Amino acid sequence: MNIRKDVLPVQVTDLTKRFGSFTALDGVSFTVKPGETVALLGRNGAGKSTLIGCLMGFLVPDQGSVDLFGQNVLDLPRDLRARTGFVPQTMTGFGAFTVGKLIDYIGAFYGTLPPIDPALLRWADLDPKKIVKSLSGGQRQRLAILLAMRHEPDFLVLDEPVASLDPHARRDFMNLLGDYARRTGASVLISSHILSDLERLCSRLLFLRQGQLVLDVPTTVFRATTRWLDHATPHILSDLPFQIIGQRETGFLVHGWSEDVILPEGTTISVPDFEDAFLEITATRTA
Ligand SMILES: Nc1ncnc2c1ncn2[C@@H]1O[C@H](COP(=O)(O)OP(=O)(O)OP(=O)(O)O)[C@@H](O)[C@H]1O
Repeated sequence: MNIRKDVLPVQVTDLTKRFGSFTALDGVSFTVKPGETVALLGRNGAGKSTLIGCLMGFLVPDQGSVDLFGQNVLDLPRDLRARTGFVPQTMTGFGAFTVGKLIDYIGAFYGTLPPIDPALLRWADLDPKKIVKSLSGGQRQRLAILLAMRHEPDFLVLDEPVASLDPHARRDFMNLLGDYARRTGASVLISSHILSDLERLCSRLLFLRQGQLVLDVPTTVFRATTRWLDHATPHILSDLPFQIIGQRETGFLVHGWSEDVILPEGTTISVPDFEDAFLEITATRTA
């Protein structure tokens, strides 16, 4: 299948999803370009899995739309759907299959496939004769990843894929994922609470807070322009031409900082730790 490279793999427009009277996603818009690795960040309940459900077409939006490869995900033709891959938070079902039989069974849906990437097989380290229901949580997670990646999708979505992996498997997987994206030019969207992994792997960061996309930024720009600005009288910093994304008693966490902007005398500038920045950006404040 030839995917037109000038078509955006993902275009999300004004996406809103409600469960009863509760709004889980509120007017979310963003795009993913070919080859981008995008981190989906947010606290528990921020709406990450709901967004992923809408991206994959499992959930129907109340408003707005999701286009994959230029077509609405809810009417995605089979050949385009086959260019996507999805790793769920937990893999359920298929308990009676052996690992080998399940890999063949799922693979058959994609027609004739080349042999599985040896690096992926080595990393998954699964015994093909084992029964799926006898796998440990981490082994099951590796199987879910193998099944989602074996057909080399152009758009791979991973919903907290490393939660049950040990640190070795996790580190190796993040390297494998980076290699995969570079080798194939695929786009990847991944949610995880392991912030250091995301900061290392991803070229773009999406921060969700209470269903709203509060920041969408390339990782390099985030690193270069996110700063703590502190001052003995902090309120004099609030009119600066930067986006305020957090605050503390002595000052503000800002995005869009540039050394070209002259700051009030006595301002201290410091680089935030990624976890501190995450905590600020995703904090729920009552006004
Ligand atoms: N089917 C549903 N019915 C009602 N509420 C739901 C449903 N699915 C999700 N929600 C609510 O929507 C909000 C967002 O849930 P979601 O699972 O998307 O969060 P998340 O960011 O993935 O969280 P976590 O980090 O804990 O996985 C939560 O408040 C959740 O309770």
